[in-house]
Amino acid sequence: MSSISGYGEGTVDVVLTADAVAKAASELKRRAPSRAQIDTLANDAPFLSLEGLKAGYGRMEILHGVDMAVAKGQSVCLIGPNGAGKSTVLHTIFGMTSIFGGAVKVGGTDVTRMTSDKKLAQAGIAYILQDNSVFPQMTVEENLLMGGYLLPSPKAAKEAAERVFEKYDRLAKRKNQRAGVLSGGERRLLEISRALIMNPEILLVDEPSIGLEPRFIDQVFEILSDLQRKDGKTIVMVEQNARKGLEFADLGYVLVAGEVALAGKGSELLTDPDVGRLFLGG
Ligand SMILES: Nc1ncnc2c1ncn2[C@@H]1O[C@H](COP(=O)(O)OP(=O)(O)OP(=O)(O)O)[C@@H](O)[C@H]1O
Repeated sequence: MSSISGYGEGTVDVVLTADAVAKAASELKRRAPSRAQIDTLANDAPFLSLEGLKAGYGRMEILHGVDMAVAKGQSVCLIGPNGAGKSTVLHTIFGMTSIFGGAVKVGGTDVTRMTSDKKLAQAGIAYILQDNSVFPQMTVEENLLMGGYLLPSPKAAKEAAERVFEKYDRLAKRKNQRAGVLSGGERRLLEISRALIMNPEILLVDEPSIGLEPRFIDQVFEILSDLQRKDGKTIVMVEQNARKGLEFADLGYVLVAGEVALAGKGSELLTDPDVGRLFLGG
C-alpha cells in the first residue's frame, strides 16, 4: 500500500494513505481561501505577497497557483503532507526555482524574477537553510562573515558580525571556537545569525526544529519569536512539527499537492477538526 506521511505531534508522523491524501485534498479544496480572505489575514496590508504563483524545478510544475499574503512583522507557518511543495514555496520566494506564472511581491514591488543574490542584498529576503549548514572547521566568527559576502567590504561584514555578537552573547563567547564544537541549538542560532548579517526584513525558515534534540527546539522558537516581536522581522516558516509551527505562527497555510487548501490564524488551525485529523494526530 502506498502511503504519504502527514505531520503529527512531536516527531510522530500521521501516515496518510495516497487515497486519504486525495480525499483530504478534495475535502479541503472546498475550504480553499479566496484572495480577499488571504488579504484579510494579512490585515489588508500584505508586505510579502504571492499571487497565483506557478513554479517548480526544470520543466516540472510543483506549485499550481499559490496565493499568500503576510503583513510586515507577521509570521506564517506552512504545513501539509510530504511533497506538497512547502519548501518549494520558500525556494521560489528566494529565486531558486523555475517560474511558470504569477508573482512574488515585496512591499508592492515585483521581485519574482530577481536572482537570489539580489533578493538578499536588495529585497531584504534571507533564506535559512535546513539542518547542518555551518562549516564545522571554521570559527563561529568566520561562519558569520560568510553571511556578509554581498556586503560592500570586509569591514562592513565585520561590523555586521559585531552587531550579531552584541545581540547574542552565547555566540560572542564562542567567537573564536570552531563551529563544529557547538551544541545543536547553538549551531541553529549560528545559522539564523548568519542570515541576520544582511539585516533582512523577511526570514524564510526551512524546518527550524529538524534534527534538534527536544530541549533545543523551544530555544530556537524563542529566538525566532524574539526576532519577530522585538525586531519586527517577517517570518515564513516550513515546519515538520505542525503543532509547534502553528503555536508559533500568527498565520497557518495548509498546502496540498501544490495548492493552498486552507489558510487561517495559527491558533484557529490548531483547533480546526480537519487540520487536527489530518496533521495533528487526531
Ligand atoms: N531540487 C529539486 N529538483 C527537482 N525536484 C525537486 C527539488 N526539490 C524538491 N523537488 C520535488 O518537488 C516536490 C515538492 O517538494 P518539497 O520539498 O517542496 O515538498 P515539501 O512539502 O516541503 O515536502 P517535505 O515535507 O517532504 O519536505 C517533490 O515532488 C520533490 O521531489
